[in-house]
Parts: sequence; structure tokens; C-alpha cells
Amino acid sequence: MSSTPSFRLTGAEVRRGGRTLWTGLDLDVAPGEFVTVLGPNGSGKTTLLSVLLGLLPLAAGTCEVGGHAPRRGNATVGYVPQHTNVDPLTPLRGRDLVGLGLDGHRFGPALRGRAERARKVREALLQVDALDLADDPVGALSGGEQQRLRIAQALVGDPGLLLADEPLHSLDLARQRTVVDLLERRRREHDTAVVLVTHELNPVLPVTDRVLYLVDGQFRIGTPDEVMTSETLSELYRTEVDVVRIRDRIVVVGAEDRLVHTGGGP
Ligand SMILES: Nc1ncnc2c1ncn2[C@@H]1O[C@H](COP(=O)(O)OP(=O)(O)OP(=O)(O)O)[C@@H](O)[C@H]1O
Repeated sequence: MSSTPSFRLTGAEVRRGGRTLWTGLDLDVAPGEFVTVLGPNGSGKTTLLSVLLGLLPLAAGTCEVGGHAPRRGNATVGYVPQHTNVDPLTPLRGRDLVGLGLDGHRFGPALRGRAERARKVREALLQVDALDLADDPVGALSGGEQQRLRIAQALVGDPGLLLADEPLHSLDLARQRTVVDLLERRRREHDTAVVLVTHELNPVLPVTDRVLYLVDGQFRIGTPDEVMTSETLSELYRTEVDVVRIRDRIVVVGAEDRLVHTGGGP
């Protein structure tokens, strides 16, 4: 395993709309590590991804991605944005959407030819079990089908770091498992670090190395066993929260108006 972290945040602080979302965040993520980011709406989970994508400067501290300052269009970073449905009239086929993952990183012109490009797109489609969607108009696909294409788009550039914002959204349980297995294989076989933002911990619990839990400017980082305890979450939420383990699932009770990752999952 390489000694350069996939990314490193040191004393990181982010402000948005005049509000400090979090401050003093130190986080080194190793290649191949799987980090799950949890927290209520507005706690700054997506904002963390924006920082790593070079879209938002820190208000304080430092951020390095692969040993360098984050920058837009970094070919080594794959991104699955938060889900929005594609306009039904968008004239894109499945394979075109996936191919944008190459063009967006300016890989397109460097590829030897159309055959090589087509091979990469096909490989990415295969990885998400979506080869049958290659020629379908994207706007006519279901939310879940579009989501699988987006994941293929993020993988087509062969990223060393994959940032995924609620990638299980609108997938049924079988597809959720397919995607989680895919991400797990990706990090194991290619050493791709994965940062996954979600409201549903349980589907990714078996593959999660560490949890970053953000609440109202406070955060905790650690293994799921370290972070997902009644004591730690009660501290974070500043109210009594119970964390209960039922078989291999974790259920959080006591802050239902703010917690949305209770229940659900396989
Ligand atoms: N472009 C922006 N300008 C100003 N404030 C913003 C901007 N984008 C997000 N914010 C604010 O930053 C805060 C954090 O947003 P962010 O999207 O990171 O939260 P989140 O934890 O991902 O939430 P959710 O679970 O709802 O997706 C919110 O209060 C949001 O309103």
C-alpha cells in the first residue's frame, strides 16, 4: 500500500453562507480505505466532497488529494453526484453518459481511438451490470437505472479516489447490494479509496472501515464500533440517543427528527 494518503485534511474548516459547518477536521485516508460519512441534513457532508473536488476552498487548514492541492477535473478522482433525475428530453444514451466521465477529465482526446474509448465505457457499464442500458435514452430510464450509469461514469476514468454522494439512493435492495459489492471490489482490487455519503449506514456497514459523523459543527471519526455508540452519538447530538444493534444492523433511536439513517437497509 502506498505511503501517500489518498487525501489528507489538517485542521480543516469550512464556512458556507456565513456559517462554520465544521472546523478542526484532521483526516488521513489511505488508499483502499472505505470511509462512510453520516450526519443530519445540512451538516456538511456534500460540502466535504466539494472540498476534495477542488470546488470549495477551506476557510482554514489544509487539504491534499494524492499529495497535491485539490483541483477541479482531477482525473484521479471519480465523483458520483447526489441523485437528480435527467430531463426526459435529454438526447443522451447510456453509453454517452458514461463516456462523459472520460471527456470531463479530458481523457477523450488522449485515448488512442474510438475502439479504446468504447472498450472503457463497456467495461464500466459491465461493472454496474448496465450493459443493457447502453443504447437507451437516459431520460427514459428509472432513477435506479440512471444511478447505476452515474456510478459507471465515475469509474470509467479508473479513479484512485471515489467520492459518492448517496449512491444507493433510489436503488432497490438487490441493486444496493450490487453497488456496495462493486465499491468493495473496486477498493480491494484497485486500492481505490472510497468516501461515501449516506443516510443509510446499514447497507455499507460490512465494508466501512471508518465513519465520519458530522452534527452541527461537531464530528467523530473512528471505526463503526467506536462511533456508533449511544455515548458518542448522545454527545454529538447533545441529547439522549440510543444505538441498538439488532443482528448485524445498527438502529439509532432518540433523535428521529434529525436522524434519517434509522431503519432501512438490507
Ligand atoms: N452554494 C452554497 N452557498 C451557501 N450555502 C450553501 C451552499 N451549498 C450548501 N450550503 C449550505 O451548507 C450547509 C451544508 O450543506 P451540505 O449540502 O454540505 O449538507 P449535507 O450534510 O450534505 O446535507 P444533506 O444530507 O441534506 O444532503 C447547508 O446549510 C447548506 O444550506
